[in-house]
Amino acid sequence: MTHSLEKLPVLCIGSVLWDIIGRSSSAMRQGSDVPGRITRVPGGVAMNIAMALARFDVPCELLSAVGRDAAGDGLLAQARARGLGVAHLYRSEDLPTDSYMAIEGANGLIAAIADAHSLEQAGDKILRALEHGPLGTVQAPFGGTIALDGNLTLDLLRRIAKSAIFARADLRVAPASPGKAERLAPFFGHAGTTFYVNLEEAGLLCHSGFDSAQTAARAMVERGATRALVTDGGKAAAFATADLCLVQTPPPVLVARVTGAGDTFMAAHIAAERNAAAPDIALSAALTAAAAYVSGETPL
Ligand SMILES: Nc1ncnc2c1ncn2[C@@H]1O[C@H](COP(=O)(O)OP(=O)(O)OP(=O)(O)O)[C@@H](O)[C@H]1O
Ligand SMILES: O=c1[nH]cc([C@@H]2O[C@H](CO)[C@@H](O)[C@H]2O)c(=O)[nH]1
Repeated sequence: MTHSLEKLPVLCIGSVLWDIIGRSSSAMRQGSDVPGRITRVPGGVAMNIAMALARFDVPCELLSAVGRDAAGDGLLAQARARGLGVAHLYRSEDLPTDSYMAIEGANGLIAAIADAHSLEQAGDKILRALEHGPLGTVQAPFGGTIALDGNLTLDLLRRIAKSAIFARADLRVAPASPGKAERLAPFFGHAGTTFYVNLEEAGLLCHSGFDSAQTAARAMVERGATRALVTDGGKAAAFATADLCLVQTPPPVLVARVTGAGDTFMAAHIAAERNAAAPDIALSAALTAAAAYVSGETPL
């Protein structure tokens, strides 16, 4: 690699897809058929993290699978417009671009379906630039920061946790949904990994239930996390390592939106640490940025 460490882009590995979201101001239940709005926006956890990193002026490269179809071309255009690197995306001839569909009523998320089959089928093809260059090789693995999401299959995540091509990386992992949280278990015991989870996901990963982020972050470390950040909406969040546990509360704000809060928190924390912020400063920067995001202050 010719880059110096601070110049390396953050690699965002995982889902890059279209989110199709139906929203209604009515309270909804199974079988509801109500007026509302339907939007199509770029999504997938890796894409969300990359878009949030770009808002903090952190350069990133997407590693994912995107079809050679109109949906894929559209996603690439959206990524390029935000300055995200797409040169190493795997464009499949035969797999369609993935998508996610959610229904949100006045009473919150009613249901969602994530169709990430193409990413799952592409498997380790999405990692070619990390194995055969130019981002890294087995002999000279990538030494920068990697944000990895839990949309990859458990088998591939297990292989990544043991792989030489990830051995020098500063690995930041985030679950894709509570249903996929346990896919991140292979990173317990992995020295280079930082977990970013909410309270529910920490409970799923630790096979327990927690009533505070502090207890959850300590339990994540007990379970084998080298570093764990646990958020809990408007309540206190925690950062724990083997010899440290910091607890801070986000500034109170009026909540205008919540989806994307976790990705904003993670991106702001990565950006702060990239600027060599101390642990307490990085945590407070992340909490403040995510609170501003949920209050609607941050443009999308
Ligand atoms: N009600 C709130 N008031 C202030 N800050 C909030 C609130 N909700 C979320 N935040 C900010 O966002 C961070 C992450 O929130 P949360 O724990 O809800 O993440 P998440 O469940 O991963 O979010 P999502 O899945 O919706 O993106 C919090 O630590 C906080 O900084
Ligand atoms: O299984 C998944 N569920 C949800 C997401 C993404 O998370 C966001 C919603 O929380 C949304 O952008 C969706 O694509 C995903 O990538 N995989």
